[in-house]
Amino acid sequence: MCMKKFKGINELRRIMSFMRPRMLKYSIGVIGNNLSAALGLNIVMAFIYKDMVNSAVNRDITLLVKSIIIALVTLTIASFICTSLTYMYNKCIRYTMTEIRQKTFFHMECLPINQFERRHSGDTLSRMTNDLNNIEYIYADGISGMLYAIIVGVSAAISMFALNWKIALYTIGLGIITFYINTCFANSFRNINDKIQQGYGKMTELISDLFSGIQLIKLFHLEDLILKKYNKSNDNIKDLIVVRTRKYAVLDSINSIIGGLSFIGIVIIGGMMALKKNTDFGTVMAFIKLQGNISFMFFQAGSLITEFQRVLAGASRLFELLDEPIESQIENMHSQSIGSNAIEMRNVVFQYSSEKVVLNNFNISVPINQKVALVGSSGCGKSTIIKILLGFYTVNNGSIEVCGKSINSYTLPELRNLMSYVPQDTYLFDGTIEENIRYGKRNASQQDVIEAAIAANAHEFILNQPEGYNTQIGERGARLSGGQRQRIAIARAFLKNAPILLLDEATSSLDSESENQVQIALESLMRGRTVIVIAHRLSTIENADKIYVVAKGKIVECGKHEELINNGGLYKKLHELQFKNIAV
Ligand SMILES: Nc1ncnc2c1ncn2[C@@H]1O[C@H](COP(=O)(O)OP(=O)(O)OP(=O)(O)O)[C@@H](O)[C@H]1O
Repeated sequence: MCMKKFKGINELRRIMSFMRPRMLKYSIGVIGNNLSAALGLNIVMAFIYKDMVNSAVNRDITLLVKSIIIALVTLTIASFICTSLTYMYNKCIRYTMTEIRQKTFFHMECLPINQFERRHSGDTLSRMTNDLNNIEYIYADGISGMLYAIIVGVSAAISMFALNWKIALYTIGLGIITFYINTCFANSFRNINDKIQQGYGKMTELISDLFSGIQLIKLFHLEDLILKKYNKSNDNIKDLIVVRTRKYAVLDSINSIIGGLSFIGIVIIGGMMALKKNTDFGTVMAFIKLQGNISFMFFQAGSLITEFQRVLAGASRLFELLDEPIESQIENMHSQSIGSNAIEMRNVVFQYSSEKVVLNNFNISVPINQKVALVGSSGCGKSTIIKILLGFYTVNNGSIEVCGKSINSYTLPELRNLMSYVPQDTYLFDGTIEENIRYGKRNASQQDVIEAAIAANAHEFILNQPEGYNTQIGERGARLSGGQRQRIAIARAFLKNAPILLLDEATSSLDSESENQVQIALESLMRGRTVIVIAHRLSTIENADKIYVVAKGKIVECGKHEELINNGGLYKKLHELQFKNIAV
């Protein structure tokens, strides 16, 4: 049987669960509105129709006036009720959709970093916009349309049985066939809609790549290649929609043929009855109207099920996001201190996925207020250490202490409050310079913001901007130079004033003037704090209290700059390599 494996029932249940807080109002609105529309504007009208035809046939003016008055009163009352109740349930829909958006956004904020790395931002964007917005269809047209069809159809069927049960059986029989055929198509529509929604997700990925990589596209003349990918994705959606349209066309023709058969049958049966004087002409007209309503119910219910499948395909993609587990931290029962260092990592083992161990029995100690540098070749695991300390990932084995306590004994906000992180590629939000600095401490006074900017060597360039601290910096701070963005990030860290500073040096991408400005700001930020710096230029860490050299996820050397040079190991090699590159 086609109905036995109706896909999407769980998604439908879940969509309705969002409406729970205002279910009563929504139900009254939808049911009341459809009852008055279906009964007032349809069924009563069928009977009035009958009286009007009979009054014309029998030249009965009193019956005509009576039916006109009833029609006017019914129409006025039903329209008034419908408008008020439509407003009522639409308000419920607005509030519920707003809540779903809030919930989704908040959930995304709470997801661990690796979930963001797993999926393309374009695809996520498509789920959070297209797929989410489509849910509104269920609340508005879907449920309401289905209810309207059922009320109109059932009340028409009852009225028809009251008038003539044989005609009623004939019409309902054909209606059931229509409904059955429509539901047979439902799962195949769902499968195709799943593919179309995935296709839209892929297309949004390509659009998002166009924005993020436009410079690269132009630089390497990738226009053709990217366009080809876009066209492929676009064509794929077109092909799927053509297939869906073809199926719709087949279904529509079947529906129309059955609708036609139903109508012709009524005309023949009703006409013969009228000729044999078994019924009056008005009743035959009422039959025709009621038959339309019954056919409408089965047709509408069937086509709504296929339309539901389009929306539910998107909803299931949204629910996939909402079902991803949020960032969590397992409370460590043995959080007793094992040292007085600001940071201590012991025998840490970590891997992103099952294939490759990134940190393998990794050990470092960072005493309070000391500056420790991590060096090593690309991909050896330096940034991973920072991500672990920030609580973005949990380790597979070993222990980590921060300020004398196990990392697991902190909540994530507590842990992150202890640290400022200045990454290589600073992210700035669209907004003003002041807003961007203030993210370091949201309740900071304007004076605090200015002082942080002065300390970060940024005050002067900020004052030279068209609107000073109120200057809009554009998406990702596009209207600022790399060095300026970096100094705003440093000002943010000053304002946060955390005792531990994690620094991923970004000096390599800056010119010497900018590098100098940023270096001055960083030196000042590092003063009086515990610092872990990932050094890309070894010249900047010659004065570090300790340098750890990382290779293959392990510490292979450690000491001060001179000691490591004298040891003649990996550090010396890296140093010579860099020196040679600069000399060239
Ligand atoms: N999100 C991730 N998922 C899976 N593997 C990752 C992820 N991030 C990094 N890696 C892998 O982990 C290893 C260490 O990467 P990491 O970014 O820590 O290196 P790094 O020393 O900071 O390199 P670089 O100096 O080039 O920035 C690399 O082999 C990298 O491919």
